[in-house]
Amino acid sequence: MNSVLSIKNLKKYYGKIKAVDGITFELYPGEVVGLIGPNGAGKSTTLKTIMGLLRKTEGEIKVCGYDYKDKEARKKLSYIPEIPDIYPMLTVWEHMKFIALAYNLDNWEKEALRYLEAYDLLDKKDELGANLSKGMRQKVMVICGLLYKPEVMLFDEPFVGLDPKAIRELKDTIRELKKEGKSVLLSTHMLDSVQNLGDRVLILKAGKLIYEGTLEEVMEKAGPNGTLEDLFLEVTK
Ligand SMILES: Nc1ncnc2c1ncn2[C@@H]1O[C@H](COP(=O)(O)OP(=O)(O)OP(=O)(O)O)[C@@H](O)[C@H]1O
Repeated sequence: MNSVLSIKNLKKYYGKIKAVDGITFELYPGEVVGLIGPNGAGKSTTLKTIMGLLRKTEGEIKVCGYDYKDKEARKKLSYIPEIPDIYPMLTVWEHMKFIALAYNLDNWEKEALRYLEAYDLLDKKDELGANLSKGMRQKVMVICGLLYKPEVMLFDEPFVGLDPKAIRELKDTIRELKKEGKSVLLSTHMLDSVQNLGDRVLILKAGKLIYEGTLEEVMEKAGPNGTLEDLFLEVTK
């Protein structure tokens, strides 16, 4: 099976700081992969570099076989940042319209309404971005990221700041994406969510990939009654 995301020897240095220091991994269709690691391990930098928001120092990034800077690659990727960054002077609905225009979407309205309802945002449809709470902004970003049906979704700490119902909704959304054969790279400190949703785990520390394994391998390594948290603490100590 061809990978939808292929990262080879990726490096991102900020001056002397080796935030990402030569990591290699692939993501396959229908996979949910947890990208975990201690604070400062390089998770956000990895995601931002894949998105082209930061210039890589070295390495190769391919999305569905295209170089990550190619227009085709951009259509197949979406990224939900840790800090939601939406347009203050556009309404929630205008954000969706903007995405529909940018990605040439037809008949997107019904789906947008379905997501707004699922994420309890229907009553904020005509509210300006500036007037939304942090969690609401995050939900708008999630919906915008879903609307154009990318092959790979990159989530940076998606559960922080969401209310319990929205967390449940987002977990269901990730499961739906997986069923549709889409792939998710999930960077989070919430290890139980990776244990519940993930197929595979990548553990980063100081810019290096120090562990890679399927959830089954993780559970085997963690031993009886062991958890991903146990393995994480063991390999990162
Ligand atoms: N803009 C920047 N300039 C210089 N150094 C940076 C910058 N952004 C991040 N770093 C450094 O790069 C390293 C990786 O940071 P990054 O934010 O990618 O880690 P992270 O794994 O996402 O951490 P956290 O779990 O705390 O969010 C850290 O040493 C951090 O101090």
